[in-house]
Amino acid sequence: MQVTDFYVSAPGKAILHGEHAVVHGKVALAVSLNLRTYLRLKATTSGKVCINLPNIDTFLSWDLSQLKQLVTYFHGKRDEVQRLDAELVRRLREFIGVTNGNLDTCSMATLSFLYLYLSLFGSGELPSLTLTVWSELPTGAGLGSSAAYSVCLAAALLCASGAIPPPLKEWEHTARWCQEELELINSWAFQGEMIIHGNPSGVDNAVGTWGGMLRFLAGKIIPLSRVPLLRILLTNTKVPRSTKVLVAGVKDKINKFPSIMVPVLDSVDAISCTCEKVLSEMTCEPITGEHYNILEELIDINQHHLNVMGVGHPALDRLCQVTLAKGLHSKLTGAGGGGCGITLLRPETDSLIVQSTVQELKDCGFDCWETSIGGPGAQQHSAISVKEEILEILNHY
Ligand SMILES: Nc1ncnc2c1ncn2[C@@H]1O[C@H](COP(=O)(O)OP(=O)(O)OP(=O)(O)O)[C@@H](O)[C@H]1O
Ligand SMILES: C[C@@](O)(CCO)CC(=O)[O-]
Ligand SMILES: [Mg+2]
Repeated sequence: MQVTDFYVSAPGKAILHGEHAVVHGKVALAVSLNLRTYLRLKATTSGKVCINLPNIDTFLSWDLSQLKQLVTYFHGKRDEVQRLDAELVRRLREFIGVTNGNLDTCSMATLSFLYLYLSLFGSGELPSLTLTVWSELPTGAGLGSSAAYSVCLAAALLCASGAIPPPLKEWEHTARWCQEELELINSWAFQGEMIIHGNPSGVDNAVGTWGGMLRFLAGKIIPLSRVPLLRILLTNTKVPRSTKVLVAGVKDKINKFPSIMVPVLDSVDAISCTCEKVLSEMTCEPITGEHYNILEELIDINQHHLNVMGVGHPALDRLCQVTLAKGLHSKLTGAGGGGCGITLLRPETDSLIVQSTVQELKDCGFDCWETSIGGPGAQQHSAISVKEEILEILNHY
């Protein structure tokens, strides 16, 4: 093991426009949140690999001798990220006792951990370690919890295997990897996402890796460095949903009605491009009410399109109605089907309006809070730079 005890974190994300369409090669605009997932990796001498995932009530451990049997055939190279190794996935499913195609929360998280651990260490000595993850993000609610988890796993395991160095200097509190190392983290995180999602576009893990706001098109990531400060309200309807199931549903609909659905995807693409243009104008000319009017109309149109794709939910309709009654515009974010929505706040939106909207949404049984966007991507932390309450959880195991 190259490093023995360290902390990494990665942010969640909100998609402004382009969810689902991005899986089919269209543009998405996404931004990191100030809510993060934290991971502690500790080298041990117990001869075991332990994972503690308190958010999803999962605490597991395996003897190294059990795990070694899974890699007898394995000859992969950790710096060559290929497609998912179907044989390894098949063995792992058998190992953790998943017989049907559908994975529950615990199996998905376990499978993606074991896949990355064995892929990165399988060609040498398997290290004994304990890994603990805690997230500020709601799990499975559209804010990229799976990607933040996969990015943390990839960063920590790549560091532990020596494929990338730990960037933190003795005197620093947080540090980030260089571009080439981030690309490697991102590509391994994508493998984790493939296990959880089935057919991810890669936008969520890209935001989790690089942070900030970015434009994503067919795997090409363009960071948008000049963006206006946006005020956004996040609402979690708390309706559970699975990204994997929703993405598969949209694919079925496109296959069934291609001539109807393809124009919808093209329209979402045009919405993302128009939004990007307006955001860029807002950074180089005085911001006017008209800029916000356009952003609001784009949100409304996209929300209708997402309903057409079949990823709406009555709770999300309720969010849109409650906010519209206050003159505010909302859309679902992420995979939809429940989960979270975003509401755009104009700079002049009165704080009393915001407060009463938040209260009404809470009265609907939703969680609701104003969020700041654009947090840093994957980073390594000194223990002192991890919030005390999170450190306590990570060090508890
Ligand atoms: N803190 C965590 N600890 C362990 N596993 C997690 C954690 N957060 C997410 N996961 C894994 O990710 C899965 C949720 O992923 P899913 O893609 O369905 O939702 P999401 O990523 O929150 O939303 P979206 O993909 O729409 O942004 C969980 O079932 C679990 O397997
Ligand atoms: C629904 C989706 O477009 C976004 C999930 O946050 C899926 C993906 O891009 O992988
Ligand atoms: Mg996800």
